[in-house]
Amino acid sequence: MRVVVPFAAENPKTRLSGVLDADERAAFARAMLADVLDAVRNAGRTPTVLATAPVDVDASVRVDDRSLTTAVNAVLDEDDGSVAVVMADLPLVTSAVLDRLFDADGDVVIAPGRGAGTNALVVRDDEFHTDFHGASYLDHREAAAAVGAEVTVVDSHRLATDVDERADLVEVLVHGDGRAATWLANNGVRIERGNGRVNAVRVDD
Ligand SMILES: Nc1nc2c(ncn2[C@@H]2O[C@H](COP(=O)(O)OP(=O)(O)OP(=O)(O)O)[C@@H](O)[C@H]2O)c(=O)[nH]1
Ligand SMILES: C[C@H](OP(=O)(O)O)C(=O)O
Repeated sequence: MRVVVPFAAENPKTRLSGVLDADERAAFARAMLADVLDAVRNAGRTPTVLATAPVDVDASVRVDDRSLTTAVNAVLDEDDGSVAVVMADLPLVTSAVLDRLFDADGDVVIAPGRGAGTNALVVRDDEFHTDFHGASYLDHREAAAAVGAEVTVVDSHRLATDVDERADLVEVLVHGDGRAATWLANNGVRIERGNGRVNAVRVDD
């Protein structure tokens, strides 16, 4: 099975601008990517990074500067077998949860993200195409139905946790033990408990 890891190499994670500056977002995105690549390898697969620009990483890199949807669909179109797509902003993923994803039956296997997104997919149907952003989980279910593809959903906290916003950093600090969690700790991001809420704050906030 081909495993591709899409990665926005330039100006990533803009929704974290309120807590990390541009250089920090780039470094944190790279740490999350490294965690994902480690998990894919530990699941016995060889990942390919599908990046918007060249990136110096310990994996093969395919550069495609088109939109995420167009770039992923190009990979699907040139592969007759099954293709897995695992996003690069899933720092809680483990080989065990990826095994569940890769081994699940179904023409299209979807791991939803919070907020109706799609964090990972396995595609075994030649006619199915992706449509990321917005309510992509719902859109992907509809796209599968339209081509008669059977859908399996993988229900997993670790796969559902994509890191987009400050609140998502809490999940990394609480549940993560990889490079992304270490990067946050080393850069003064920690959890703060107060008023019955848990927030991610910078030490210098
Ligand atoms: N190849 C490729 N990957 C992308 C593209 N846009 C986003 N990604 C990756 O797809 C995944 C989900 O994207 P987003 O959550 O929107 O990540 P992002 O673009 O870094 O974050 P924001 O700037 O906050 O939207 C992450 O792994 C990104 O690195 C793109 O245009 N091409
Ligand atoms: C890739 C995209 O991620 P988001 O921008 O919603 O985090 C999606 O889930 O379709």
